[in-house]
Amino acid sequence: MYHLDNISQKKGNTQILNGINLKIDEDSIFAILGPSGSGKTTLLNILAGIDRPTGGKFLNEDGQVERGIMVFQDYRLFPHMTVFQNITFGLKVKKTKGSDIKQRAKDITETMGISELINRYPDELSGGQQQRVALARALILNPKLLLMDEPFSSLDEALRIEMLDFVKELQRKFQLTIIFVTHYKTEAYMLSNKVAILINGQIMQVDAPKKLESNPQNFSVAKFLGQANFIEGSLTNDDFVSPIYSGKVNVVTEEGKLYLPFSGQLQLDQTDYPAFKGKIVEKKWMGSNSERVSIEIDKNVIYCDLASESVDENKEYQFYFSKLPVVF
Ligand SMILES: Nc1ncnc2c1ncn2[C@@H]1O[C@H](COP(=O)(O)OP(=O)(O)OP(=O)(O)O)[C@@H](O)[C@H]1O
Repeated sequence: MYHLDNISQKKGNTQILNGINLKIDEDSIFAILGPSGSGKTTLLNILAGIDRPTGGKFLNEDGQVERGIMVFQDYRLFPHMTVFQNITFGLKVKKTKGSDIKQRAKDITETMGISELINRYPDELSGGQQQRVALARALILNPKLLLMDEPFSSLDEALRIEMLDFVKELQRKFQLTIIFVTHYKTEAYMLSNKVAILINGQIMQVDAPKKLESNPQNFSVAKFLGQANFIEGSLTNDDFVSPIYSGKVNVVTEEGKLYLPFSGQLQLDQTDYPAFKGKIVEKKWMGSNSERVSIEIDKNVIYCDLASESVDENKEYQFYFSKLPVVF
């Protein structure tokens, strides 16, 4: 088990990381998911020993300070070196015997499927090939802990999925611990059954993907995961009043209108949870079996996910919540 023990980072007046505590199982993939600017790279730089935190420690099971080997988002291959020279650079620095270097380079290039590229220079490689070389350069050092900073974000969707499968295979083959940082939730969900959400330099929630989707712990997690829904309403004596919910709650204001954020999903089939009648004003297909809909109800609008693709705009329906909606 690796321990991130209260890690903080401050640069100038900016508090970038705020007391990060995490426990990471060995021989597994742990995903850290967060929006751009949330502090993901700052955290990995600390875990790699590239940067020193202003507070806290990164420790291994024995309580010793730990550091991992980094695979960067922009590959960072040496442009004037061939693939072979790039991959073996770290071993040369360690003064490994020439015959060992050759054997290990042969093994790792075969594993990575890049044997035929060893005499090429980085600018003669595609992005996917460059990232394989960058991974080979890290793996040849036999790391126990690999840190991957959005390594596939510049690859196309199909290649990204192929590479994620490959990372899983490598993890099993080398029994690695991998900390994988990304802003794509599908990447995090594909790789790991434990995902930490990092927002504004703080860990907001650590859970299995399904739990994150069904029970985002607060509004910022729900919003980042695209799970935040809104009901339009008004304030009467400090109480938020809307056609389907009223009470003392935290509201958000946008363009002069008041909204109550909540998590939940609607469906057309009857449930035991709250129901209401409304007219679909607009729908947007989200690429799965649901639509993002705006529904007009008593002149107020509710924005929510609907688990159905068979609705028409400007028509009235009876909507049911799939589970009890959670207001934040
Ligand atoms: N040296 C620095 N001085 C001041 N602020 C910094 C410094 N380095 C980073 N930051 C700020 O810290 C925040 C986190 O940056 P970081 O690069 O860690 O985020 P990230 O989650 O990796 O983002 P991205 O996904 O866009 O790479 C940003 O707001 C950034 O502007």
